[in-house]
Amino acid sequence: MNIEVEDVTFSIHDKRLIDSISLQVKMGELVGLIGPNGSGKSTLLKNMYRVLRPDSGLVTLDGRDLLRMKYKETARQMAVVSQDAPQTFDFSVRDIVLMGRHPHKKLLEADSALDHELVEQALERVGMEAQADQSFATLSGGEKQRVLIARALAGQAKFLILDEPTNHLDIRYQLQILDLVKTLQITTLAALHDLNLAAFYCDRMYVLKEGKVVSSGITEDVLQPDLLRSVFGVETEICVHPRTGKPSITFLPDSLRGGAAHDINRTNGDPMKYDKL
Ligand SMILES: Nc1ncnc2c1ncn2[C@@H]1O[C@H](COP(=O)(O)OP(=O)(O)OP(=O)(O)O)[C@@H](O)[C@H]1O
Repeated sequence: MNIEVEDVTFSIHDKRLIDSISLQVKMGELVGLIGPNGSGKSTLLKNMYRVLRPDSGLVTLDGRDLLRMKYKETARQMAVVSQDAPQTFDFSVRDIVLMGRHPHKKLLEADSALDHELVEQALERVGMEAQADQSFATLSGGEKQRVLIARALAGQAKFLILDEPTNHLDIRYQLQILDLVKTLQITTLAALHDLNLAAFYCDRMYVLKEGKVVSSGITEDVLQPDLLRSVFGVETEICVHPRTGKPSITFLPDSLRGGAAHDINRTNGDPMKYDKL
């Protein structure tokens, strides 16, 4: 599944929240959407998953105009996991995952053996099979997110939208969720706040500021101190981490901008050298 956003613009009450944004996610990629609070990440994603309708521009899934698709068809093609797990009545984990099959069914059609098989497989893939009968409401935040990803898997969605899926989760769950998404190799667009996590997991990224894309490309090229200064207003040191081979960002508080920051600069970004200074 390839998804393409072409020149999408969206306003509310004459305030332009999304300004001529174009982006592309190719099959199997995990693409990050980063930007400060209020830069338009969620609004853009909502324009993609049809909670909002663009004023102009086009969103296509494998070349097909999303706005011309039936909602049910859209729900078969894409799944959304957002930062806020839904408040549900007393559904079991299995019931929630089974909901992922609804777009594939006619009204009042009974659940089939295939539906149940896909649900059990999805629960296994996210490691939640042991909690299948537990009430969804009683799960931890990380477990809820894993169940929502299982729901997307059971629905056999080809495109996954993650809207800050790891917010409020402790670091272990953050890693677990993104590891899971990465190993699934579903085409994914993810709005992420943690730049080090984005640096590690994303193949490419788009940077938003005031509703516009101000930079895009492969993660290593995009994450540069100048860009982070102009977009987020922070000073950073960035080096390639010797274990991960990915950019590792250190944020420098104002108090360090003069002295220690200067020392780190002398390492030429090599953290191993920093130990020896
Ligand atoms: N219904 C609305 N009416 C007016 N303004 C809105 C509405 N929805 C969003 N906005 C504004 O649009 C801008 C972009 O919001 P959005 O939630 O897309 O940002 P974001 O990048 O996802 O932010 P965050 O990182 O804080 O989640 C914000 O300034 C927000 O106040």
